[in-house]
Amino acid sequence: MKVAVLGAAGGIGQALALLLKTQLPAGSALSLYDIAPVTPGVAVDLSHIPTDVDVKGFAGEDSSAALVDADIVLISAGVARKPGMDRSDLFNINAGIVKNLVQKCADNCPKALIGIITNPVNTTVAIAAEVLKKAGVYDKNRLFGITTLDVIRSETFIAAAKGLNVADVKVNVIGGHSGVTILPLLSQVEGVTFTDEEVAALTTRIQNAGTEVVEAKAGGGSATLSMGQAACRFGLSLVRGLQGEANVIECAYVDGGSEHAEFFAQPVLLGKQGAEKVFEYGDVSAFEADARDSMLVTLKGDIELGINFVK
Ligand SMILES: NC(=O)C1=CN([C@@H]2O[C@H](COP(=O)(O)OP(=O)(O)OC[C@H]3O[C@@H](n4cnc5c(N)ncnc54)[C@H](O)[C@@H]3O)[C@@H](O)[C@H]2O)C=CC1
Ligand SMILES: O=C([O-])CC(=O)C(=O)O
Repeated sequence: MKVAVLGAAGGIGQALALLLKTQLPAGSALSLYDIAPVTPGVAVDLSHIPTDVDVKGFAGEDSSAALVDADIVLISAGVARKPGMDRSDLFNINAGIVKNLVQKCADNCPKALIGIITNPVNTTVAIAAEVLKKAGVYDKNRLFGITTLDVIRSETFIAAAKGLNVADVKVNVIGGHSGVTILPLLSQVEGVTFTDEEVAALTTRIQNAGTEVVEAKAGGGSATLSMGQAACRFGLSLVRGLQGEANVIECAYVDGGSEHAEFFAQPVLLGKQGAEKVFEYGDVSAFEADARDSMLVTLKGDIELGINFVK
């Protein structure tokens, strides 16, 4: 199994690379690429950790060498938010970065599963799909926007609010990955009930959790460590699916035939072909139905922006 991380010298990339070095199955290869010249050094540093995962690092303008024979590519290359910015403010820089890197994936590892972390995810995934379509290698089952951070935040905040063991809390988060497009389905969480006030407060906290970190870091960037953990969880789920494990299910932002939008985050069964099945997200409360319906203008606009950027 070969996993490539693009943006590997960054805050997310280094945390993710460390977690993968220690958690990928024995015999795996970890391929680190970043435009920053430090990247081969990050690989040397990690290579001293005694696990049976081979690490190589690549720097410079061309990511090709890092991508050959990759089974999975996780992309966190790009710029992060500072206080006062929305994720959409990152579009001008990150759109071009994702477009170029996904073109390299099309050229060097067209069958790889691609997970996009770079913001604005609602738009960068649409960009990735258009690039792959133009290259004639698009397979909707192999492209994912990684929304796992919204899931782990929801699990954490719900457990804390209700005094639950966090390992027992399971929650679907649907929609997209910014502001109102992040919708945790609190009504489906088993063994617990919420008042209307709790639903409103928890939903808002989960939707603004990225901003909570951006403000706390005071100009020093956005979530990197929790995102490294989230991307590792999702990446390892992709690995488990590729290896044929049954019942590997994660929420992800996919082109899964949603009635709501061309890309929509919902539960996905992961397998040997990537997304084997996209599940219905089930019954929702009146509050959630209203939140879902009113996010769609924003979400569809974000997607349109990505499609037009490539066309
Ligand atoms: N999907 C999600 O839930 C989350 C997404 N993010 C996003 O992830 C991205 C990365 O965040 P951080 O790691 O904190 O940023 P960072 O600034 O620490 O790292 C970004 C890395 O990308 C590299 N890079 C820039 N242009 C590149 C190119 N053309 N090719 C290869 N590498 C390039 C930089 O050299 C840097 O090492 C941001 O867009 C951020 O908004 C952040 C948190 C959560
Ligand atoms: O908020 C940001 O800019 C980074 C991000 O996507 C998150 O933490 O959810």
